[in-house]
Amino acid sequence: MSTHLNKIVATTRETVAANKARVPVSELERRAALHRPRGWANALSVRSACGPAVIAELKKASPSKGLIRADFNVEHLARQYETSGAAALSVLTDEPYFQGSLRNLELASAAVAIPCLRKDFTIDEYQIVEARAHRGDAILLIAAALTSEEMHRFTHTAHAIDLDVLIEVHTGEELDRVLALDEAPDAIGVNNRNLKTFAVRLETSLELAVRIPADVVRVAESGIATAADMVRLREAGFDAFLIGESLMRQPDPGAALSTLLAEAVSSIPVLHESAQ
Ligand SMILES: O=P(O)(O)OC[C@@H](O)[C@@H](O)c1c[nH]c2ccccc12
Repeated sequence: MSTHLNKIVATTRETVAANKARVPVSELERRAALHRPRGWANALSVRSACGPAVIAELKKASPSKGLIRADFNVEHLARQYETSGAAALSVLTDEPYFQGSLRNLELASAAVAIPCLRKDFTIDEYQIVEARAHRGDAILLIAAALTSEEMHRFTHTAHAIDLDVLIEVHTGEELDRVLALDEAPDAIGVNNRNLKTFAVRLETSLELAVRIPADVVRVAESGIATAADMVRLREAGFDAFLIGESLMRQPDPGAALSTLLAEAVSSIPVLHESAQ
């Protein structure tokens, strides 16, 4: 079956092979030793106890939408998101499809105190050390692209070097596989965008929410644009919201995030009370 996801994964294998030939693991380890990861999942659970925890994503382009934002100063955007109340960042590092880079991850992460997720298609341990070397605090694993054995092995590798793990699911069957893992991820995300077809349905998150245990950070991903979306997802049980495109398209993404957070706080009764 040829799907968008299969195509991206095939390209990623080539990129990883090229990077491995260029930069030895020992060099990555040397760079990784220069800084300590900040707890990504912990930052989200701390924030979600007193307000909506937004993971703001630096996303210049995507395979489904093409160029999303031309004006893309990574450090400036990262700082704006931090000052506007993002609990954490997500930085795309895939170059061919998302116009991201490891350099973007490094620049964004160095510019802020909030922790950063390396957003990419992890299919090899090498990428996990690479994430750590470029100041990532967490990695993404996509259940649809990995076997259970790979999810387990990659989660273990990441934890061994102090990185948090977000595993992304899109169906109940994928969620079953994640819940059966011996080593649990720190966060489970439900992607509303089907990576095989690119169709977006907020209901995907709403349907799967009840099945995610409360001891992991529950993240709703993709297609979130309004405070009303966040309220619905929060009521369904989500702790955190991963938002890319709807903020990236605004002339001032930081100001747009501030407005969104203010609206969400005033419309989620329990948050409203704790914010008083
Ligand atoms: O731009 P959106 O619709 O707000 O979505 C953000 C994020 O969820 C999305 O970029 C994403 C979720 N999972 C992924 C996996 C790979 C690449 C990208 C993604």
